Amino acid sequence: MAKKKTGNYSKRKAESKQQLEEEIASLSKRVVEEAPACGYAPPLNQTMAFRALPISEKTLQGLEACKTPYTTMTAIQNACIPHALAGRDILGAARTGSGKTLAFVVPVLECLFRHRFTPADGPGAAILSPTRELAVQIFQVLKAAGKFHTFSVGLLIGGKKDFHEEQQHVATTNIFIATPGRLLQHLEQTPYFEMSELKILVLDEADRILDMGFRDQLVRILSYLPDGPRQTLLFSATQTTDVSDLATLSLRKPEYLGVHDKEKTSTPDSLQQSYVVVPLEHKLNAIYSFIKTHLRCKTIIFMASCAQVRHAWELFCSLQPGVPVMAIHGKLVQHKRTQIYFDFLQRPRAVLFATDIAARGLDFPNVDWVVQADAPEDRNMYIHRAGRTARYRNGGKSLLILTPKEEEKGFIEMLQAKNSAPVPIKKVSINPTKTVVVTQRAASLVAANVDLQRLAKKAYQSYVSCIHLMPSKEVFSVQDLNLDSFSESLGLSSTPDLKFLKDKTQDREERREKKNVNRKLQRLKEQIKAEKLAKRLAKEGKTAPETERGVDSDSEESGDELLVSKKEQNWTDPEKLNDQSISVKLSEVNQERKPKRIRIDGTNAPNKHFKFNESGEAEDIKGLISVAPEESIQKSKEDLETAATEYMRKIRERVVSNFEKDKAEEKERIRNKHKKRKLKEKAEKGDLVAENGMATLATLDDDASVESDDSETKLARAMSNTDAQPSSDSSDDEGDFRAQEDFALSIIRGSA
Ligand SMILES: Nc1ncnc2c1ncn2[C@@H]1O[C@H](COP(=O)(O)OP(=O)(O)OP(=O)(O)O)[C@@H](O)[C@H]1O
Repeated sequence: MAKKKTGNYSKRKAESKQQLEEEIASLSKRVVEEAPACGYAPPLNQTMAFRALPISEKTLQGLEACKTPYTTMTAIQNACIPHALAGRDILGAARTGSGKTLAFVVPVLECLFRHRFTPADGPGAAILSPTRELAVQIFQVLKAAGKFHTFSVGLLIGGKKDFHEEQQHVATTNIFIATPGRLLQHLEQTPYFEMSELKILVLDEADRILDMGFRDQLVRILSYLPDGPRQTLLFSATQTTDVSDLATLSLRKPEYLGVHDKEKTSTPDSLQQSYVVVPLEHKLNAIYSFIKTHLRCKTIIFMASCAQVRHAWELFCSLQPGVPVMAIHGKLVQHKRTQIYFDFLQRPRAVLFATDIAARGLDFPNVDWVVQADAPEDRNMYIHRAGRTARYRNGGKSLLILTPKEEEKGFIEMLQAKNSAPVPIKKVSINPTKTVVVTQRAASLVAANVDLQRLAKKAYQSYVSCIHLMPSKEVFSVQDLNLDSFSESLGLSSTPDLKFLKDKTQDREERREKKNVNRKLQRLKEQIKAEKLAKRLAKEGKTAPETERGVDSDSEESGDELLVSKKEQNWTDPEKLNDQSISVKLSEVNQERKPKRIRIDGTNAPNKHFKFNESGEAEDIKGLISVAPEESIQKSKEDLETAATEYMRKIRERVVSNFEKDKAEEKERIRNKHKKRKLKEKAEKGDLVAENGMATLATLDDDASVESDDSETKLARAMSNTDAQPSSDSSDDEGDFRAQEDFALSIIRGSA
């Protein structure tokens, strides 16, 4: 009986093997026969089914079993997949949200399928992403589309957690989705891990991976890849065609497929774009007014730095606008970042404050609005940020907030690149009747909360620093900023110091350079520390520990009435602005929930309003106003203005009187922080001495740009049954520094 069972099993296995071989043979033949001529690009409006392609049944079933079944190809998929199946190198460019992910996921699956890869064959494909969140997203698409294949897939996205565990599995992983730093770390540190059989390399957001932040890491990764034929696919909405970039990758006669190059615009047709001009000191008012008038929307608000996002989130949570407010930036601990990413993904309406870690590639469904509260550094960043809405066939709106100087100095002209299609953006104005001024409330909150005060100060400093470091000197200049009013608008009682501005000898480039080198020195230190720790733990047979780093309901306003083309908010006339703020407080804006009243003493305790008559009896102010003559209304308005001035005076007094106390608290906080750090270092030093100063090479975190962070990593094995962890990152590198780094490491290892 058992013999019969074994016999049946062997028979079935032989049959399925034969079927597989037949399918591969037939597909290989079709791929050659149906390959488009080199240089061929199909018409943009041609619709083709995935079933018409020479691809495996397993991939087709996977595509059809996705949450939204994929049956018909998008333009970029139709253009790229046939060339990619034929083994050609590709430079794919298409507008944001046009389906570039599947345009490389399908060829990756098919390439490994036709090469008969199994986990025993090790790495066959690597997909590089500049951010951790994007890597997670690609991983999910690959997991869904490759559901019926049996390849093993690994998500390598940086951080120290699980590195040791990952090391056990990388050699039997077929497809990596990785951030460059983490992949490099494995290539350099994991024994017996090599990629000599790699068949296909993909760079998503290729222009980002090829820029200075990642280039050095990429070059080092490439040195581990086979010299022989390797297929390379590059994708981005803002594709590079720079010859030196392509030379870095040694592309073989790449097919350039820019499917939207001949279109009238560089951005999706369904994306409505506008910009408003708002003085820097009124930006928070404009953002708050926007949120209040779009309570039923899902909105992403981009800001220039982590500190600004942290400050805005903290402040807006306290202001309770009536919609869930979230924030994502590189300084968040990884599990929090993961949680926020998935939370925002699922919410039908919410506001997400974000840095540029969320600007590229992320496919949050149903985002109605993207607000660029701080101007992006360049055209490409503008396109990627705005592209978080209006994805695939959906509509979406984007609003850019510019300061008067940024507009005057030609930011909008900068968006229109010479050799690319225009970015259609129209100017709108803020409707004065829909504006809510929150400056005083912000000041009150900052005065009452020392943490918020610290955040406001950091937000101020980091914003000015970002402007100082902007690549376009023609448009951005710190000299154009009214620093005192900006600081005041953040609720700060005095304008914080900006050391870098005083140092006139250092120009912007030097500072940028210095910032990078310092960051690298920091990284080197961390690397050495982690190297030692990992070695010690390896000795003890342990894995490295995770790095420790750390609605109120409201009615909705009438949507886009805030943004108008005629009525203009007069931000520059303080008198008018005060009038407006008062009129708003008197409920001209039709909100069910009135703005919170704040008492003259700066507290939020509920008010009771009485007016005393001549005989000294208290009367209800509401009743009084309803019967009072015109002069009396005028008088109460004047009273309100006097009250507002008085209020500001009290706030100022309170801040001054609390100054010493806050200063002492802050000192104590910093002292404790240093104490903790020293204790920790001491403890570590003790450990390291105990192991005779031996060191192990440690984490090279992916880090590009302003962001820095730590995070956990998950290695997901086999297409099913894996949990994904997002995150992001970035870095910058120079040859000199690399030499110093190598030298330092060689000293530690005793090889110098
Ligand atoms: N063939 C298809 N049929 C239907 N929907 C598709 C198809 N291909 C992709 N999509 C959907 O289009 C959306 C955008 O896809 P994707 O994230 O790949 O865009 P992208 O071009 O990579 O965008 P970005 O430039 O922002 O990275 C996704 O929600 C995806 O599910």
